[in-house]
Amino acid sequence: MFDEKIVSIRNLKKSYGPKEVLKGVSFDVFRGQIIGYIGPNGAGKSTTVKLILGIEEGFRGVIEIFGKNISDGNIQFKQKIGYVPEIAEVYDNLTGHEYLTFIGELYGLDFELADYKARELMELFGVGEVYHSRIASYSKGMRQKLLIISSLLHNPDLLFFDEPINGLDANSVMIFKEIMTQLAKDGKTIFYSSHIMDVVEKISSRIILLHDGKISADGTFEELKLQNKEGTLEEIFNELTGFNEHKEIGSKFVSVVKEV
Ligand SMILES: Nc1ncnc2c1ncn2[C@@H]1O[C@H](COP(=O)(O)OP(=O)(O)OP(=O)(O)O)[C@@H](O)[C@H]1O
Repeated sequence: MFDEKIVSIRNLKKSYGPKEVLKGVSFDVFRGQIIGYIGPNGAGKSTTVKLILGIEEGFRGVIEIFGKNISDGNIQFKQKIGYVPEIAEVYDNLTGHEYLTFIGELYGLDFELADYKARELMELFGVGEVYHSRIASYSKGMRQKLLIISSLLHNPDLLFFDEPINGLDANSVMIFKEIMTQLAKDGKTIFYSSHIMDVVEKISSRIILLHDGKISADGTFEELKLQNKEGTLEEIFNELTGFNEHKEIGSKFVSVVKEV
């Protein structure tokens, strides 16, 4: 494990109108860590990531990336970041080749290198045959693979993945998990936001649980297991978020569905 601090957040607060979404979030992330960033819907996970990336503005507290305060106006740090958003806008009328070489060039790669890397990575991810097809014709999983590749073309040091395996088949998920492990071993730092608890449990070197705008757990899966009486991450999640009404809500839901 490396001891270089890659992301440092101090007392981060963010409100939308009267609603305080982040109520003072602090953590340090070190090089080579895979952070499973989890929490209930609307907890503020994407908001945290967007603030770190500078996509969203207007916060209180301090965010430092690669040791530099992001509020100092220098956006150089963005060149070393890769991002797969939960919902992404891609240019549907472009082919995979056109889109990826465009993204690669935006990140400063030569066209030839971007084209070579994009083609190789598409091949390796099992979608080489659609490299020259329009993105509009891609299946959900193919689009997701395109997004993952576009986030990695420039060999970034810090990655933010928001539900990256949405739509990927089981074999592709295995490849993706292996890619994450290898990247972390190479010293890349990964922020991984997902609701698929068994993958988060297996892949993360550290899990941060955000609940009600604050961090309610931070540690390795083993540490979280020791601190809580439950066994799987899904159960720990339910316990820490104080949720045990799934049976009751499920029954009520179905009884309303049956009302005709
Ligand atoms: N642009 C915005 N304007 C107003 N409210 C917003 C905006 N963006 C996010 N919010 C609110 O902030 C809260 C946190 O949203 P966020 O998308 O960060 O949650 P999340 O933890 O990523 O949720 P999910 O697991 O559902 O993706 C929600 O209540 C959401 O409605």
